[in-house]
Amino acid sequence: MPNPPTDLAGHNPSSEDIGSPNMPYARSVPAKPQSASDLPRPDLVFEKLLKRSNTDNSETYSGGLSSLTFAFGTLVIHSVFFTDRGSASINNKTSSYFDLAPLYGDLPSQKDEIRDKGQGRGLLHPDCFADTRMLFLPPAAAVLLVLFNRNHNHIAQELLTRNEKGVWSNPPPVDPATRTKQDDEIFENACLINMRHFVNIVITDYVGGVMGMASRGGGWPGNAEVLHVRNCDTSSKNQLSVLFNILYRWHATLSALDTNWIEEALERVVHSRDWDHLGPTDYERGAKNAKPHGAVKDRVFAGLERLPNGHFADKDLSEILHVATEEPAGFFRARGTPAVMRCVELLGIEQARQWNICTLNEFRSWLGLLPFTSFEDWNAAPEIAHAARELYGNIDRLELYPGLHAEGRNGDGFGKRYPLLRVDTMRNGLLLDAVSLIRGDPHLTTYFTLENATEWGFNDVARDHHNKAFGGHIHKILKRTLPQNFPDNSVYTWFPMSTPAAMKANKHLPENPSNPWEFNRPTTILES
Ligand code: HEM
Repeated sequence: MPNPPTDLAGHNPSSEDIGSPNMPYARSVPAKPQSASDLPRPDLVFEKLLKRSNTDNSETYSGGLSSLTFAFGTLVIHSVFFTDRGSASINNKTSSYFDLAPLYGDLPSQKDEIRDKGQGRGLLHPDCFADTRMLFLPPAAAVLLVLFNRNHNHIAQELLTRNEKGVWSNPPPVDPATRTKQDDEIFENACLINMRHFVNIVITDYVGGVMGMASRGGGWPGNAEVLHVRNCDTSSKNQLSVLFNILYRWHATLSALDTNWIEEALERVVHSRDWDHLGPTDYERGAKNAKPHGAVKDRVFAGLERLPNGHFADKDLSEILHVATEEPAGFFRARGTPAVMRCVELLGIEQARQWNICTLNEFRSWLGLLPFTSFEDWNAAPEIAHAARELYGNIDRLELYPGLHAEGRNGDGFGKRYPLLRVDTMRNGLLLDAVSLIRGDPHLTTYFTLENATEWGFNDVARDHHNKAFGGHIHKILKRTLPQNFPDNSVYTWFPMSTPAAMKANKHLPENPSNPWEFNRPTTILES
């Protein structure tokens, strides 16, 4: 069903392919043509506005968010962005839906590789995922995908065992055609339920955390009415825009540990640590050297080995997640992007120029925010405002890319109306986009029927607004897929997107006298 289903593609006859893979990105804000010669050199923009300074202490910025937050974030963005830079038109190789494409893939051939079709049970091969990009990110992201693989298989097994409609056979039919049909049906239904778990985490633990509500456990932002100021269609489909592709390049959020990881990974493929001089061509060279090998189901990452049954050891996966939970994330800020990301950032700045996207102030106007009237209005730090003025001269010329990623952290006029969310351009954009994507996704409405998701599936994804995590959802996946390593009284289980240190200091954490909170790293309950 994901990516989207064939029948979904016909849902709105006026826009048949909207949201499908291999479509051009949309453009939400028209831009006036700008000549690249009028713009500052990308390397200067990076150097003066974006590059993390040596004295920067990233952990002071994120308000207790853990690096696992942004490992999950990479699943979110890789679900909806896969720019084909080789294409003359602006192609997005993946769909515009939170459909777990990094797990399932977009193309039928990718799905064929990850599915264990022969069993007729709708299963995936154990502990693998389709998107090779995830192999080149810090390993917590790959581990989270492995957990969604396990969750898929758990769901598929439940669907077949319960067989609510009584149309499947267990053991599966011997006749090849009937067996294939059964396998496809269970697979599609399990995908739909798995996606819903993913989206539940997006709208609770993740967006809530990024919006600055981590100390209360996140939750769907209470002021979603801000979205009524802009078109936020609840009925049709999604088409991602170039602007949000630029907005989500959250490389300033990388933790110190993630930064070390990517430094070592890049050094292995480009044989240099001269980050200040590595550019897009070095990145291309490195990407060629980093091609993954072997069948999807056999691939490994982070030096892990597969057990004879094809799984990774639970304790190995858990350790990676526990470490990512302990590691403080960075956050959006000027001069916060690690130097090692220079080559990727230059690509991003150049990409934005090729797309001829709007300026920061044009984007703000489109969002319903007052345009900034000075560089100080945009970033109150004198050295940042001064550097931007030297590069751009006039605040109305400030490009969207550095405008978003080097913006200060004070709210503007819109922020005053909604002070609790400390809304700035980034958070307004994020909130608008996330809510639109979810409201406009038929997988979560039109297609999430009893027929497709089953009664068990409906109950399985139901959110518990009063649980220990203030309505968060990620604990459900952790406890289900790594039951020995995520105990019920651990903050690692219920609040993995906040560091244990932040949770210990959190005055809002409800007391639990019968089973007191444990803030230390969980030890394996039983050897897995
Ligand atoms: C160490 C961690 C990370 C590494 C090594 C990394 C690396 C990269 C690379 C190599 C690209 C492709 C550049 C290009 O082809 O033009 C990219 C693009 C991107 N990154 Fe990251 N990234 C990391 C973390 C993140 C995080 C945490 C986020 C946001 C949550 C993020 C958001 C994006 C987005 C939105 C794009 C554009 C994707 C596309 O257009 O297909 N990245 N990143």
